Amino acid sequence: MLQSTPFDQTAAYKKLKTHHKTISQKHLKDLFLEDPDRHRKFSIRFGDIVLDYSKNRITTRTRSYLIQLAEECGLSDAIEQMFSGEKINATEGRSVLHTALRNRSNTPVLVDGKDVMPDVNEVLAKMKDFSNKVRSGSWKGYTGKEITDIVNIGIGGSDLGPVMVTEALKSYGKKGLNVHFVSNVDGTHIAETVKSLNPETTLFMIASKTFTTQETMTNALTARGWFLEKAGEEEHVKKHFVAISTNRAEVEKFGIDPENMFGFWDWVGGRYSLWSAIGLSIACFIGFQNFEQLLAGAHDMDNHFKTTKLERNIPVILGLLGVWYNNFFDAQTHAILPYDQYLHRFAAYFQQGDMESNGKYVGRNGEAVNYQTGPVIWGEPGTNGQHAFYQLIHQGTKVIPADFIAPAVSHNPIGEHHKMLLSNFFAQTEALMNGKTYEEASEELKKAGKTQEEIDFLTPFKVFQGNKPTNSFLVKKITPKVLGSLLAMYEHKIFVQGIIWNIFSFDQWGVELGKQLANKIYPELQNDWPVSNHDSSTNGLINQYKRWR
Ligand SMILES: O=P(O)(O)OC[C@H]1O[C@@H](O)[C@@H](O)[C@@H](O)[C@@H]1O
Repeated sequence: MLQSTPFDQTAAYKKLKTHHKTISQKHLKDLFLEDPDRHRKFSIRFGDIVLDYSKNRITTRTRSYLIQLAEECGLSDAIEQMFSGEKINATEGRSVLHTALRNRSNTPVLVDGKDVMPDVNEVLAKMKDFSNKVRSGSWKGYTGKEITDIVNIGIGGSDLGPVMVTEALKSYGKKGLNVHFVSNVDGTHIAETVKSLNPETTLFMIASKTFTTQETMTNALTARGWFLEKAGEEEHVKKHFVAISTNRAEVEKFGIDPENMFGFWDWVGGRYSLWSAIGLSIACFIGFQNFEQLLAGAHDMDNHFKTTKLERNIPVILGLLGVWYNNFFDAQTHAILPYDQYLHRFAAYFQQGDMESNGKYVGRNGEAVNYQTGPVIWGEPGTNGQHAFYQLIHQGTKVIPADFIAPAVSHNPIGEHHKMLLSNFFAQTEALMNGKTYEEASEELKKAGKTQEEIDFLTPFKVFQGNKPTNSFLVKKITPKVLGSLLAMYEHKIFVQGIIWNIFSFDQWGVELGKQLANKIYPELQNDWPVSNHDSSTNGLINQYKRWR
């Protein structure tokens, strides 16, 4: 479990430190001139996905030191431990088995000596049956009408995955069946969502691993009230409310028929749960067969991660590149930039995936680490990002490693759109790598007819230093299977980094303090008396709120 040698005291770390001095002096452009074979050397094909990582500030030597680092940090054993159900989520005493949820081979996976696969398959069968009924119209609302709208009520891991996947696979969605997502405790979210809905044809999915999350329970109660206002009878609730949870007792307490409960288990982390019953809204929207394809794509990536040697292992390479920039180039962030409108929630999804997993300063030995851990993840789809924040990536002062993702084939091949989109995808990584020299910039100005004075003034602003690292993922098409593989790929990348940094990636204690304090403040907001028990800032803000409301 614990690393024998901390990450920053390994032999590989020391080598990388020295090596970094050489590499940081080199321009990516020169690395390409020195070795025209970089694309072949630094790309990996995985089914319908090609990863080209040649536009990174690395040589084959960097890669071999990074692989050595992974070996010294015990990565191969750690992978084995995760897949075999060891309780690697030590602070919660749990196994980490989202891989079992998509274990299409059905080989036994043991938790405390018990094979979890029969339970996994039982829930999948229930999801299949239910989604088929909803899609075929045989599941009827209380007035005998078909379901036209599904509202998933959940937050964090019980929301972000289904939102992202139903958006990403919208073109596979059933016509006439709409999915909506309510997460924020801000009443606006539920109010705006139900505004246009008819209770007779609306199905609520209350998705919460714990079934105690304040936001979700509050929204669920409001939804129930809205429904009963029209439906009247309590008994109608069972046709319009299902629960997805690990907590049967709380589900029953809420008044949802246990028949309508879809279970999962404590060994599924919230942010890794879209593969479980939490994916029910996905299965209903895109159909169970497509949901199975999503699982199959993830399973393929799991096998790749488990069995491929580190040097050709996509999540391992991605994880190590991230460590290279994070810990040697002092990069603070990592951008995810999909050139696909359907993937517009992809970066937001991995904000939780990555930042809740690796945003930790305490090492596995309980002591503060003295190096940087998880990066800030951010991003928006291209080309929108180009017209917003790429300025900073191209000419800012920060190192921003970025992942570019694009499909070769569009679901909407209209006119020249896709060729234009892809020309931007290819152009950006090329521009980020090569930049534009002073000479090139001034030559351009000259050609544009500028005077020498203008050229001298303007040229510095037109220079692009280049040397900006990127990964390119070119996929054939965003199908359920390809998406499943991409998601599992990033999940495992996060795992790799957690192992290197020697932190526990599968707990999330950092979300608790704010919740605790909100629970303390909530009763204080019940009356108009000024408060004085907090610091002056918090008191001041609460009291101003009380004056204004
Ligand atoms: O699914 P439930 O239990 O409602 O939790 C929803 C979310 O809550 C947050 O506080 C985090 O812990 C997330 O990891 C989790 O996904």
